[in-house]
Amino acid sequence: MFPHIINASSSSLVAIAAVRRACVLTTSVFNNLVKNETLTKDDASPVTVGDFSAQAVINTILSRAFPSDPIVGEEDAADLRGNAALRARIVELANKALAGDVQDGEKKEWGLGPGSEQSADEILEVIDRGRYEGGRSGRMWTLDPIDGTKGFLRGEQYAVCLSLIVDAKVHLGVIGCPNLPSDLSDPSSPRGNIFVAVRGQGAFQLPLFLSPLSPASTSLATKLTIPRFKKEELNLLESVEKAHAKLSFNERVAQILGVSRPPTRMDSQAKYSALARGDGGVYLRMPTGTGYREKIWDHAPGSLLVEEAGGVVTDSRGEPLDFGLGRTLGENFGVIAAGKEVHAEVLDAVKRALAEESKACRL
Ligand SMILES: Nc1ncnc2c1ncn2[C@@H]1O[C@H](COP(=O)(O)OS(=O)(=O)O)[C@@H](OP(=O)(O)O)[C@H]1O
Ligand SMILES: [Mg+2]
Ligand SMILES: [Mg+2]
Ligand SMILES: [Mg+2]
Repeated sequence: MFPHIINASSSSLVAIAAVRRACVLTTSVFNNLVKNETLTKDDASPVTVGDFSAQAVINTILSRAFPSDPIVGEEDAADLRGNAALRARIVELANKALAGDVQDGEKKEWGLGPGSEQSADEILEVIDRGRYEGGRSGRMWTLDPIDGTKGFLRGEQYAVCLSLIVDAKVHLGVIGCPNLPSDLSDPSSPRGNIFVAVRGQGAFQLPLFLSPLSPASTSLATKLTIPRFKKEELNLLESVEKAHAKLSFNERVAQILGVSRPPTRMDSQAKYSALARGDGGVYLRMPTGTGYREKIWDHAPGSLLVEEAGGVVTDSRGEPLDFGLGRTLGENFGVIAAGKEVHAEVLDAVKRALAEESKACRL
């Protein structure tokens, strides 16, 4: 069932290969991460050698496979130009990942295999291929090389996230979740899944560390459909970081909806993946009031995954997410993702909770 999708679109084969290579890299970085391999960016958020080298690997593959496609990537190489030790480590990690043997489902022409190592300048340049400003027309990729960097550093959930956007619509979404257990209620269940959605062709979960074309992978591939939830089965999927989403607001929404199960807190777009395969039923992310604008790479692949699994994704006013406004989602305010039967009810509850809040402010 799944190879049909891979063959139908060469972009999906390239994207899956790129995300898998990056996930092997980030897993190994986590196991060997030492002090001084993490920086704090101007916005006070962390970035590690894993984020930079994963962006180098994915951008290399995309640039070789689709030389004229622009990329909107989270990271840029500015901080590395003045830090020789960090730069050397990133070059070493990226080259090790690129030079690994070419596997089934990959091509040497994508800059892979022994002898594919690049110079330090080439690695910095390829990281900076991610500086595209975005826009409403044509093809572009979004890349979040490690989404949920804080989760990554804690050894919890994070995701390697890639999407292809054409004329502001997400056409392909690939999310690698190295630490996501196959059964959320059983933390000892096998970890490592990759989620793939192609517009109009469905959403799928595959084992991350097997070639997507191998019979073993094909036999384990599952098509994802969000089930119809009864009220007592729902629970909210939400951020771990209090600075990223207004968790007290979620509590009130859960109360209005009559949801009694405690929320599931998880870093990164693993929340969209979990929702798409039937966990939780609702992902709610409300702004904290700092004026932060959501980034397109934090939502593009996840939103397509949920829609292709039969769900609905809007902002908190019921508007579609607009991926054509540049690197951010612009005026979109919050995110509600849920199965189609539940979404309208959650939107009503959000509107009610917002009205209560503004009434309380006026008093
Ligand atoms: N203030 C604020 N508000 C909303 N979102 C923010 C904010 N600051 C950062 N970010 C982005 O949140 C991304 C992490 O995803 P999550 O919030 O879903 O996961 S977490 O549980 O909070 O870690 C995180 O992605 P990564 O930087 O890739 O980790 C950020 O892009
Ligand atoms: Mg970040
Ligand atoms: Mg992110
Ligand atoms: Mg990131």
